[in-house]
Amino acid sequence: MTDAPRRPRIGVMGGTFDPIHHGHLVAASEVQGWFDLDEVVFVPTGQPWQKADRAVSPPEHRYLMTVIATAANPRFTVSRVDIDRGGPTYTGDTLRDLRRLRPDADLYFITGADALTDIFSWRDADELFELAHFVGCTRPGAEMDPATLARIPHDRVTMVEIPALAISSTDCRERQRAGQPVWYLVPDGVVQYITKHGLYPAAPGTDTP
Ligand SMILES: Nc1ncnc2c1ncn2[C@@H]1O[C@H](COP(=O)(O)OP(=O)(O)OP(=O)(O)O)[C@@H](O)[C@H]1O
Ligand SMILES: O=C(O)c1ccc[n+]([C@@H]2O[C@H](COP(=O)([O-])O)[C@@H](O)[C@H]2O)c1
Repeated sequence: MTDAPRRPRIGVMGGTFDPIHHGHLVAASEVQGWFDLDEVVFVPTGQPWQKADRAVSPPEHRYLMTVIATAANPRFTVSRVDIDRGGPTYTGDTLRDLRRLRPDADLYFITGADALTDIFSWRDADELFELAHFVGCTRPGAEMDPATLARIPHDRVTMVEIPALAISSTDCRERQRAGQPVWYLVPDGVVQYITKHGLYPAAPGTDTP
């Protein structure tokens, strides 16, 4: 008797990716290895409704930077589901769309511990754990709140430690605006894309070195 083939395992890395940086890529790569994932799909948000208080770059720029950053890894792909759906982005919709596209696969939603700490502020949060297994990446300075962790069904969440990468998109944008280098914080092609399209310009009247 032969064993049934194992179901494909797909990692889902949702993010605003404004811009995508090496913290995102290392987290996805570590989780891919940890869970022996067949693929990790990066899903740039359409409208990140919890970031409505700040200016977010147009989705096409964030999508193209994500494509550039992931192009060299044969296990990394990029999905437009959240951008093409339009309207505010809810992870329930993301996971339902991906399940429709890949009904044969088990989904692993990859998120930073800081984002996971806020998960009960997400729409229909309790339903999300039926749609995917959640992987919380501990990130420097962002410990997972134990009370929130206790509310998540214990067999639907795994915490993993990621090599210390204190990189954030906020810091990359601020560095670019201040004329400081973002080389090596984001992939080279993303640095070139940011320069080519003039993303994150200095505020008028700001002195840059
Ligand atoms: N350095 C990092 N290591 C591990 N996970 C990260 C890191 N940076 C972001 N993440 C996670 O990646 C996902 C997408 O993050 P997002 O695109 O909002 O980047 P960000 O750096 O947190 O952005 P911002 O600083 O603009 O809020 C979230 O789940 C977030 O917690
Ligand atoms: O479903 C929600 O209500 C929800 C609220 C906030 C964030 N998320 C998801 O969390 C992921 C990281 O989001 P962000 O805003 O930190 O880039 C991304 O996939 C978002 O769609 C989802």
